[in-house]
Amino acid sequence: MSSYPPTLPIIPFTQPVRGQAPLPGSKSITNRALILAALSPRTVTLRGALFSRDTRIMVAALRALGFTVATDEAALTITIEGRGGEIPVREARIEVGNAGTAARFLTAFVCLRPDGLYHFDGDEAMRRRPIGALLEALESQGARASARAFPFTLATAGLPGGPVQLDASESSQLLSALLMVSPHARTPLDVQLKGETVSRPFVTMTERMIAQFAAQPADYAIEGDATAASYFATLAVVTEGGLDVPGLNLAPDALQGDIEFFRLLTARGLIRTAGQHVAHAPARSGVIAHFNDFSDTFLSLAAISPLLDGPTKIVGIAHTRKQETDRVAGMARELTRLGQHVIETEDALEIHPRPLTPDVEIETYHDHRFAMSFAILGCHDLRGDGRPWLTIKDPACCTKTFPAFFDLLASLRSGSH
Ligand SMILES: O=C(O)C1=C[C@@H](OP(=O)(O)O)[C@@H](O)[C@H](O)C1
Ligand SMILES: C=C(OP(=O)(O)O)C(=O)O
Repeated sequence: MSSYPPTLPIIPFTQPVRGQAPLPGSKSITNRALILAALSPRTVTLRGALFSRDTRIMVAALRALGFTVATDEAALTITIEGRGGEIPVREARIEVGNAGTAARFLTAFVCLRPDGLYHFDGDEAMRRRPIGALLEALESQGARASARAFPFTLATAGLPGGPVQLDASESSQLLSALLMVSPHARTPLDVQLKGETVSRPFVTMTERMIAQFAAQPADYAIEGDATAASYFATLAVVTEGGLDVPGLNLAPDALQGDIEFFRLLTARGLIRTAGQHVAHAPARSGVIAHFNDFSDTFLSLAAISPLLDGPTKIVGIAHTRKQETDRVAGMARELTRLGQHVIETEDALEIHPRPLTPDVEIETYHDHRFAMSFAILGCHDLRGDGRPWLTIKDPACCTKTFPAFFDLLASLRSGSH
């Protein structure tokens, strides 16, 4: 969609979905690869990269820091001249928007410069997201931050390395940020964790990508985005169809922990997969599951829970209250407006299906995942006549990670009818 309307009524599918939904590149892998390529001693070309608001923010920040970055959106490539741990520009303004990866990874990254001065800011929502624990860890290494939240100015002093304490109980990205710069500190960092780290598979992704980049590749291929893929799994369930999802990597060695969503829905009998084909399966019972390891996908399930038989219970999601928005509260509010009975606790949501209330405008709270997950619910033909019954406010927020989402949904709909 080249220009997005302020609100978008979702036209239901009157036929089961079929066709192809090619995935955009993974946001998490693209933004890690950009940092790791910048740290590499050579030039690296990323292939199958994501072009979205979050990755453009990362590219713009690296350019502001003096890196040469060439993008080719048609070819989905980004070429970056690595500087082996050097940060070329001494003073820069870094705008992180609402990209958690850019915010955390860049904050640690600039600290490699022994004499830098970097002015960070982000969207209104970013000013409430956790960064203080990372700044504390970096200060223990000699950096000085003007505040414990965005906006702040960071005076950097290089990283001596050695023991550093970190609390990653609000976001694993704080830990990933330190791990990626660690090999470039004067001695490696020895991160001592305080509290329980959330979203652990993202830390494993970081460790595996650091190992991959240690081999100094000239080319690096980015997997399709597994979180984005979750919307096509739920679309198959909602429309009782099946589709090909090129770019989906369900192999056990996939880098993205969010493929666990596919294992969960398969185990509960809601979908079946064969290679990159995803189809609905006959079961319709509600799902009870712990989502801490793959919490970006909890919204995909919660949004379609009104169509399942029996309650859905999603546990382990307290940390998502500090993401793009308070996702637990926002989900509870929108599902309640749709007529559902929702029990919200600090760490969990329990949704008891009730008849859906039509003609609701879904509030998306500047959160791409609200827009995309509720759009899939709207694909359900509630009245049986193909007329829209659910409207998404601010559909443009999907550009954070998946600019083509609504176009792809429209082409799947026309291709299925
Ligand atoms: O490291 C990453 O790429 C991410 C880690 C997770 O965040 P938290 O660690 O903040 O939960 C996840 O929700 C986010 O979309 C991407
Ligand atoms: C939590 C998310 O993003 P971020 O990278 O900004 O943390 C997300 O994409 O769901």
